[in-house]
Amino acid sequence: MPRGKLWRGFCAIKELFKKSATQSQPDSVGSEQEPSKRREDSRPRPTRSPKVSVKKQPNPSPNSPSKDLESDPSGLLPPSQSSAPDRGNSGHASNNPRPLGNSFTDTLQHTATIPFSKDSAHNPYLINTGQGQVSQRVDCHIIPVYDGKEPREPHECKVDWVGSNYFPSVDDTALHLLRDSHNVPETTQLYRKSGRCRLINDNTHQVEDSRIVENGRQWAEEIPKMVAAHLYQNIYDKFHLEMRLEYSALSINAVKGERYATTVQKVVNGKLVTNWEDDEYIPHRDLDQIYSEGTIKNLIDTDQSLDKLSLTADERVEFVDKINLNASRLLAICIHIDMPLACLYQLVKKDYKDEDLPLSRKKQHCPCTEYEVKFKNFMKWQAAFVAHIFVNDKGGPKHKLLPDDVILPITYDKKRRSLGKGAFGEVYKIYIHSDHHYFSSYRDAPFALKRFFQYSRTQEDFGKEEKVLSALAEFPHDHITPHLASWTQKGIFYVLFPCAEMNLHEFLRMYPPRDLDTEFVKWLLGQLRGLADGVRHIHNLGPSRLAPEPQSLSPPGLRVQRRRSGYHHDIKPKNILVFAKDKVGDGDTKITDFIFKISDFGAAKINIILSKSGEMSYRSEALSAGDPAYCPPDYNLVGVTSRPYDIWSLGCVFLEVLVWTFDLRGNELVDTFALERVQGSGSRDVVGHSSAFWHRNDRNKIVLKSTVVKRLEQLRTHGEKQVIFKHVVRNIGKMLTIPPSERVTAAEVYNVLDAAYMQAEYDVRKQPDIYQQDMDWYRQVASSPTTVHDGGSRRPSIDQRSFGSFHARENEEPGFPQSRPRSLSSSNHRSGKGKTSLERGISTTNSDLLQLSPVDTQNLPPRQNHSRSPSIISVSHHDDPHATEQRIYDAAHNDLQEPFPPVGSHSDPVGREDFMTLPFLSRRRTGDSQSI
Ligand SMILES: Nc1ncnc2c1ncn2[C@@H]1O[C@H](COP(=O)(O)OP(=O)(O)OP(=O)(O)O)[C@@H](O)[C@H]1O
Repeated sequence: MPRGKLWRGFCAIKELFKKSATQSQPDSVGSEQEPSKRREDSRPRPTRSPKVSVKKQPNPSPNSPSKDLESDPSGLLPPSQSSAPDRGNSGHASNNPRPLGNSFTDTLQHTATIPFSKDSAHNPYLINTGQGQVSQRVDCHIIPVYDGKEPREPHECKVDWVGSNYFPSVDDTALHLLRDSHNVPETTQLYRKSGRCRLINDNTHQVEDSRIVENGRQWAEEIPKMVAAHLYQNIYDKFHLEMRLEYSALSINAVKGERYATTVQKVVNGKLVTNWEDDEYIPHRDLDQIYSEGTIKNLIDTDQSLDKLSLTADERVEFVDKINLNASRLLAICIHIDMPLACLYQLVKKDYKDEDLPLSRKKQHCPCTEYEVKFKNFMKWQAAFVAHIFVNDKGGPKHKLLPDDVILPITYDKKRRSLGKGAFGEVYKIYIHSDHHYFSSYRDAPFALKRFFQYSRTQEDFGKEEKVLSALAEFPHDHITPHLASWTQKGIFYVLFPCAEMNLHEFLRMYPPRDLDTEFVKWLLGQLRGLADGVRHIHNLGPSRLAPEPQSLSPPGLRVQRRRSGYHHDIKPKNILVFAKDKVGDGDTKITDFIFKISDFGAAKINIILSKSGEMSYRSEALSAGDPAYCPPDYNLVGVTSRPYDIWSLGCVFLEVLVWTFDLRGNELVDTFALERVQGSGSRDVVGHSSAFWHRNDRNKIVLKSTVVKRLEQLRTHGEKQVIFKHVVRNIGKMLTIPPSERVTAAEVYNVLDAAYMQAEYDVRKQPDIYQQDMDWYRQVASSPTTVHDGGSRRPSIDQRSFGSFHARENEEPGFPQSRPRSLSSSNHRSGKGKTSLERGISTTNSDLLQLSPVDTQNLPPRQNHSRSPSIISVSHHDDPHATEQRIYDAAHNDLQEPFPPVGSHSDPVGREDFMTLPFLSRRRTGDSQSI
């Protein structure tokens, strides 16, 4: 869902919310519990002010030192009660209904009568949208965590999701629950280490959203967004929020006869953590907690060296204030190394602050000669107090050059340190201390860290990958692995990613395929569609050929045009990572909980090609070093390679996924398909291409290997009774077109899969087990735009061509694993009457046969010239942010030949709305096949 739309929708609610009449403030958290729950919960209720009003927030527990977090200097907290937006005055729907439209508020109006929560009928806390009501009180489960221990059952209550800041109440409740369940004495200070809010759909039991919510400001910002997003998408589904708050304990108890500074030192030592390089550091939240205002004052008051300075009372107060404000880290280091605070006083006087840490070793910083020896210790320990904090840079991660002595709060995963090695580096499973990153609401989640090898070309290799990742970070995509950070330290390059469960290569070997039930079919098509969209996204990065960059960007005097083309060039199962969706509970992850994401942009390029005007081609200059098995014959055919390269590789991946889906692998332990490709290589094969999907046959022609054609045929047989799969298989055939210029584009692949997905949604709605049964009915409701354009003059798809040619010439290899149709009653047998387009394609006309022939390297067909129909394309310009998102209409000004249609648009003049309404049935009646 577009974020803008969502936000506009949410703003609409707020706007309406403001207009409604006022109503009383809700009681404290849990006040609206159902009676049964109230009875069950016999634990003592947390002591809190009886009315939690927005104006006067309840005081968090006296021991909760989170005042700083609660304060809202940004002013983002909702206004106080007096200025709070008006609420619905009556809690009843308005008698003044407006006609339904498309807006978010209309959607809400539409659902006004739907019980939003069990008690909404009697709920006075309803947001009056003008036409209907939505409850502002939602169910919330509070899970307080202490020492890594969670309660067996969450505490259930109700919270206000819009208009008032409930965070202090939630925090207060969690703290009281903790003290009760863990018997934490009142003298022990509990403080919040992290907070996470998940929105869980009660109907689907899926986690819809998960965000960091650990203070009032984040509550006010994030909770309304989460709830509004849910309402916008699933207004009929009940949901609840789950607040997980993690706490730690701290007590600085003065010991008789011990210096206060020594007591504080001991507390700090107890919190020290060791990182991956055996360096010790103190997590920054612990440090903040220890060095509270009280501790700072006590330390200064009890330091004897300051007495010698004969400070006035005002000077002392000023010193304490400065330390509180911006020098608590400097104080902490001094206390840790037993440095007299008189030295710190001089440092602060010279305007040293925490932000200057770590102090450079090149400069002499010590302000007093008598402390120079001790100051060496200061320099040694300073890094432990300012371990690196990973933050989310605005506009995507920015590469950082970290000084050698900066401590990274990283630890290796004990079980599986290395996730694998690539050509450029090794990938490790690591953890970042939860106080030191904001990358995920799961603070303890693992990450994958790629450490580049050190050799002469490292900088170049890293720079290339980093550049592509940065370009992608500006435009994130659900099916592309994002990078979270990158840095260089001690001459080594690092890139940080979220950690996947495995890669697709491992997944296909580890998981047996499932029956083609509703959930699985939709998941499978969703993943294939997502990957196609990911490739389309990469290909879209950079101005299209139709959009020459402004002339001013070219070097003056040079008739040069700069263009970009994005490509990946190393798509293969090992470079598609499999991530697990966030789930409720600890059960096993189901296949359908996995998400496929493209990764490894080592060979990719958001390429700027400089060429003489008019000399542009759709290709880059040289062959990338992709995996030979998934490499197309392009370079051998035309000596160059570009975006069609990715389509071929993706076609190979899709074929492997479908071979797995229909269990055509033969033997699960050995990759039979890969083995057959090696065995089926022609004598003229280029070394290293033996497991590729193509080869040069005895007549020196580049063709698909017969095992590939055989698999496509087997899949086609399966697809006969499960029509959407027929389309998917045909699509793969088109992706494996030998001449690159005739290969389908990523947009076209996406369209076919999108239509297949829509069709599947329709099919399973009509008959949930449709793909496990022989189909006794079929009505096609969705098809990609290209089908429409086919009309009567469509040319045969590549599967027809390759099947035709291979049937005629290369059907000689025996020993393919027997296909096992799923739940199909020997569907492979068909009479001539029920022939498919594929079969008809085999005995086709002469002109078709011309295209059916495998490609003759010496006699390549001319490149296809696509029509230049009007199209809207988006241009991304990463060197010049001002030019980003420039929209260019029409190709009218473009004098260049367009070898393939602009990505994301169709050369087909028929729009998407039209194709949905076209009479497919009548075409079926005429017996016309529906090749895509
Ligand atoms: N984010 C990640 N989570 C989990 N595993 C990963 C992640 N990124 C990479 N890996 C694994 O680490 C291994 C090495 O990855 P890398 O991208 O460096 O090289 P590669 O793709 O195997 O080889 P090459 O870069 O030479 O093509 C791969 O097996 C990959 O599955």
